[in-house]
Amino acid sequence: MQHIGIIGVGEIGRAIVDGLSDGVDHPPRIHLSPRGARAAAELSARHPNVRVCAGNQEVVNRSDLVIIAVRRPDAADALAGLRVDERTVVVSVMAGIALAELRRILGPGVPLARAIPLPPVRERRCVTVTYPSHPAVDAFFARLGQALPVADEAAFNVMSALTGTLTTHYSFLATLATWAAGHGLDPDEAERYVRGLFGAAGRSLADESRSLQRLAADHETPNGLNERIRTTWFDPTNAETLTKVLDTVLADLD
Ligand SMILES: NC(=O)C1=CN([C@@H]2O[C@H](COP(=O)(O)OP(=O)(O)OC[C@H]3O[C@@H](n4cnc5c(N)ncnc54)[C@H](OP(=O)(O)O)[C@@H]3O)[C@@H](O)[C@H]2O)C=CC1
Repeated sequence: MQHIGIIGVGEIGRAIVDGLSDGVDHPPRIHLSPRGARAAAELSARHPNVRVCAGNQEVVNRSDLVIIAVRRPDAADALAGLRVDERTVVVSVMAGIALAELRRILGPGVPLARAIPLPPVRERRCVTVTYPSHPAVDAFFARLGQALPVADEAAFNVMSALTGTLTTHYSFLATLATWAAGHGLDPDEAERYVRGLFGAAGRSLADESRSLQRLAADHETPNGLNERIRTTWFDPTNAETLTKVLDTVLADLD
């Protein structure tokens, strides 16, 4: 796969370009759509393997694999009228647009897949969920970390809903740092400590011999600080609110 197209050069499109190019000996040729002109120009100036096309059709014409990374409301406008032949694989990273809908827009016969890349693609450390499994698509995301093909679109949507919890996690950490600063800690020091604390907790997730429930139990002393905060704040009502909003998000994705 030597020619990669990207339609939608925003946050995730840029991360993919950097992941494919930064410090890579033989990066693929990358063809960018012209919208988001400033970002596209910056990428093509920084990476010799990247060029900006005159339009979305040119991106398709020049590419073996095309990533569609526009926002959901822009999808129809970005894809309408595009002619894609069956030698080009189209990968949508757009949340909430089903394969059937993409097929309706692009027409039958186009090899299609969906994927959920996240910003760590930039460091080639992302586990990217894909569906349906396609050798070229899975090999592509393996270059950016690891591909995780799932069995059906329902499973894909569940994974997609899970990714919607990430900013809640960061906001939780920001609230902890703000609280600490409110009690007199230097704000930078408070943030550094929270980052270190949860960075280490994140690394312990790599140990798959312990379940998530086990990890929680292992970090808790009976009647200790952790148990007190968990049972007071993350109580059954809070947990139920979280699972309910996940259900609502999933219903919108299905
Ligand atoms: N951000 C993330 O971490 C992730 C995002 N996604 C999905 O990727 C998609 C893009 O998200 P994100 O990168 O955050 O969004 P951004 O808003 O950062 O980028 C979207 C880009 O699409 C461009 N665009 C809009 N219309 C067209 C068009 N007709 N043709 C070509 N380009 C167009 C915009 O250009 P302009 O600025 O000119 O409007 C903009 O550069 C979404 O569907 C999202 O669900 C998936 C996984 C992770």
